[in-house]
Amino acid sequence: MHPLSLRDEEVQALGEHGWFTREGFLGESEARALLVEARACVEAGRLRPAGIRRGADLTLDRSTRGDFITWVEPGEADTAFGRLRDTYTALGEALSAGAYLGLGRFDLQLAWYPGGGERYARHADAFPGQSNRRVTAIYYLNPEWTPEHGGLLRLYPEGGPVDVEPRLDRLVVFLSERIEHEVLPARAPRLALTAWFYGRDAG
Ligand SMILES: O=C(O)CCC(=O)C(=O)O
Ligand SMILES: [Fe+2]
Repeated sequence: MHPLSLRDEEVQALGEHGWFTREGFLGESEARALLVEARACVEAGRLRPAGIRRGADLTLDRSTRGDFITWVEPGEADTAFGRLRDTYTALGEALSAGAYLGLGRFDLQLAWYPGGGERYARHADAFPGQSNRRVTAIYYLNPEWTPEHGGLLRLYPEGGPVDVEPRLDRLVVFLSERIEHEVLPARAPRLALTAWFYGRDAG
């Protein structure tokens, strides 16, 4: 696994604004290898409609959240998914060392929006005070993205909304408790691999 270091401006942006993006995170050929594996999962029917958690209940409300997901488990070392797990492990370590975030394990999810206008309404990935998700890292796999395809990630930091185009090989990292966000309607297939890092004390 190659070491991963955060740039000063990334650490600074995370502290000050709660988010940063990095272009060319893995490079084109690794991004395309991930895209092949992600598409194969979709075509094999591995993905399921995503639900929304309300208290203890998981409900399906497709107008609020229209993506399809699967969890990517450890143990696929010689695959692009396995290499991405290693890279996210290194990212968690770099965030802990550079930004004092004290991160432990993470969950990894593949999400697919078919492209018929599905969205994910504004939400936070974690709620302040609970020891749960601390950092969200999303890696996009959409090689021919254009503005007509929609599916922008809209972040709501203090100071007003920011849109992130879900382009191939782009990483976005934000603080799960602090940054609300939404996915605007996707008008073309949209793929992303998201890691949620838990605090070290989360078990
Ligand atoms: O794919 C994205 O850009 C964000 C998805 C999201 O907010 C989530 O799965 O919690
Ligand atoms: Fe989210």
